[in-house]
Amino acid sequence: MSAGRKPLIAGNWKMNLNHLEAIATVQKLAFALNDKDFDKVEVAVLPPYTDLRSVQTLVHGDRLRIVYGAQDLSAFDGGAYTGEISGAMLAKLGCTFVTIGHSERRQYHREDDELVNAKVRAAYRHSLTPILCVGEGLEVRRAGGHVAHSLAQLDGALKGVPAEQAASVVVAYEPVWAIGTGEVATPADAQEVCGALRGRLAELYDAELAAGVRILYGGSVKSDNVAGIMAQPDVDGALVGGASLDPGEFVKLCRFDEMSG
Ligand SMILES: O=C(CO)COP(=O)(O)O
Repeated sequence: MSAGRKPLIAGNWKMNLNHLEAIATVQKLAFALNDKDFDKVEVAVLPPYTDLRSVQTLVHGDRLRIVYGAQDLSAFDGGAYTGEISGAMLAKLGCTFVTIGHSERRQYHREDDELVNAKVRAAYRHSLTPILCVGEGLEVRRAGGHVAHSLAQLDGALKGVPAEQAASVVVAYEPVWAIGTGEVATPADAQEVCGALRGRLAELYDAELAAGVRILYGGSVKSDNVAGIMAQPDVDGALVGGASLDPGEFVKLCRFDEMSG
């Protein structure tokens, strides 16, 4: 964490919580994160598409200090692409963020760096902020290729993306072996890759841009391990899966600096 970058805790609900459950969840979050001084952390939820309208109504209607976004978008802007959702549609629903290149998309939907790059460009065409996910699987980690693998995914995703746009990107380092397994990376593991990602951003663009980009860690983050991860100099937040489905637990995560450690 650095003083200049506002921490971001983002809850990736994946394919969980229907729109009624979404309303109940956001209401609980809003109630528990309501105190006036709670603006030191940006809190985001990333629900399924079908929840977005309900979340928008709550957040805008009650001026909640929660932002939201989608878990994916189409690389195309509109037209005959059955089943796809465009960046324009997400922008119209008031989305701030869109997750791109999550390992589950790469793994189950065969998304490669080229498609991830096209989606990053699509997000920027509609003023959405990508939460760009990178991270290695277990075999790559065992072979010691985790840094190179994550940097290559970053390079691929940002190919041809100009500095004015890249300055706002959020990068999420999510080692696949840590996702949904309970096997969280150590704070040192998270720092190693997040630091390297920041270094690569400085090479691709410049040091000032790199110093402003928020880099998150994701993979089995829970309230009892978040503080150590957030204490790392190049980790600016967390992308949270399972623990974001429980409002009580997610609130504790958002209040990570009030936890004992
Ligand atoms: O994939 C993740 C967030 O995008 C992490 O999921 P878990 O927190 O359930 O491990």
